[in-house]
Amino acid sequence: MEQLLQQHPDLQGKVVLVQIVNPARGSGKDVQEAKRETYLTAKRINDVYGSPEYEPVILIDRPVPRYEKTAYYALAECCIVNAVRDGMNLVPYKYIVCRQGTPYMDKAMGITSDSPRTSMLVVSEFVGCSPSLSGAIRVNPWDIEAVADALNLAITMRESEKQLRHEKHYRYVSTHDVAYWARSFMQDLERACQDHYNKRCWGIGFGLGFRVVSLSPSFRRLCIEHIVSAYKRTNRRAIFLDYDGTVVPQTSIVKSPSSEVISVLKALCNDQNNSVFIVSGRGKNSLSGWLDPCERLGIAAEHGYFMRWNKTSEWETHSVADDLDWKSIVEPIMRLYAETTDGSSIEVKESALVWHHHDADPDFGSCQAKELLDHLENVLANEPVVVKRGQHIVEVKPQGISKGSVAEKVLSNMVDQGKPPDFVLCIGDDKSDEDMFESILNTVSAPTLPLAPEIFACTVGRKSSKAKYYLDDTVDVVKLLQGLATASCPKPKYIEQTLVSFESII
Ligand SMILES: O=P(O)(O)OC[C@H]1O[C@H](O[C@H]2O[C@H](CO)[C@@H](O)[C@H](O)[C@H]2O)[C@H](O)[C@@H](O)[C@@H]1O
Repeated sequence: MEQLLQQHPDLQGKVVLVQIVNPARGSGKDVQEAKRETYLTAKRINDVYGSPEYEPVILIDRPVPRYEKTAYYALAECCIVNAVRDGMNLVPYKYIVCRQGTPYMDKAMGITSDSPRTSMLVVSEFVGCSPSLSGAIRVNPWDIEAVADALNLAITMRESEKQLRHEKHYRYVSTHDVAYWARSFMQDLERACQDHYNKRCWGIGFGLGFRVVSLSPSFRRLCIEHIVSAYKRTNRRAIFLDYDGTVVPQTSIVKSPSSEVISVLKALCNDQNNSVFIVSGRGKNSLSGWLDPCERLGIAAEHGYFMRWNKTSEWETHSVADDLDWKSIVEPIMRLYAETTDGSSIEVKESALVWHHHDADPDFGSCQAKELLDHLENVLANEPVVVKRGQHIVEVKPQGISKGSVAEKVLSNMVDQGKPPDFVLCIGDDKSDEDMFESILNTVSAPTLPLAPEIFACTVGRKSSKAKYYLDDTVDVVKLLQGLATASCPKPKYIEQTLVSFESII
């Protein structure tokens, strides 16, 4: 009010704020302090802007009966609810209803039933009801200049617009009554519980990371015997493996693959019936260095921005992503979050930028990651990019580049070569791997395939996923791959015997 009278001196003598001080629910020191400050502020405003005939702020600090409040609401040209923190707050709704009036109230106010109605609302954006009132003027209560401008606008707006706003308000309030709220609450509850009895619930994680996930009963562990038998029945196989969290543990400090992983990949690649690909978000140099011994292995780096079919073939670069100008928008924003989040850092890839918070405080890191994701999505709405969360990362990469497109490319290449896949295995732990699952699941229904292949989409860790199968960790993944490699190239009998006798000697 002080700001309003200061910014708009023409309103002095014309506008009065009736501040109804509802009795506080508590009686602590802070309540007394707030009361004292309210009185002092009101006095200050009245001393500066008032006169013997004009009191700009009227404080009503006593229990006010409903009929009296109704009278105030019915008379007020504008209602301001400007809490910095609140629940739903029904005052704006009550004000609208009172401004609509009743025949009895009209009579008391000396107006006819066809008199136009208005209701002007200035509401804080932090009040629960504010999004529902499309005719209200929404403000940030901390921005007092904007609040003063909003009040001025509310008072000085053309009558016809005030009426239109009231119509909107009243239509909403009269159609969204208590019965409506109860009905929609019940509907939401029913919808949320719909599949409840068809799903199994699992408690996953510890401490603050604990969560309950409900999974469909068809989601099951990928059993080695089951997949090995399908593997043996087939001879045009596509195998897609994610890197971090799939063949190398997320928690491992050493990021290069173990000798076990290298040898199982080599064995799988050596089977002429297999097309094996590592599909990763990592850069091409690290991947090609680490996987150097696997000559026949295909690698898709940076989610498929780079791809090579085997060690001797050239890297192919995805053509979709020529425009990388967005990097200059993203980098300063990520730098801001890196500076304010201790332990976080930025990774610059050829096609993407990644903000890492693996080494930051876990809770603060994930809160910052959520905020950064939101921030980037807003700023980049018109750019040809996608913003994604991964394991302790927020990544911005070009649209059209995804692990799904890698799977699509490999599978259609097999079809073009007259070797349509009859077995597809895809394992990954991350959100970016969900694109691969989706893409290979779509191939089942593709008309280009003469016969539907055996599909094994498998996520690492029990969580909600498009994959039908799960394995618990990278140890299980390697065991499963070893099972397949053995089926490709069974060990000669005498080696097995030697091994048994050697082990028994130990
Ligand atoms: O597709 P993936 O093989 O799963 O790779 C995804 C990301 O891997 C890398 O990040 C991961 O390792 C980091 C440590 O080296 C760790 O800090 C982070 O939390 C992990 O997500 C890589 O740096 C990213 O560019 C990849 O997108």
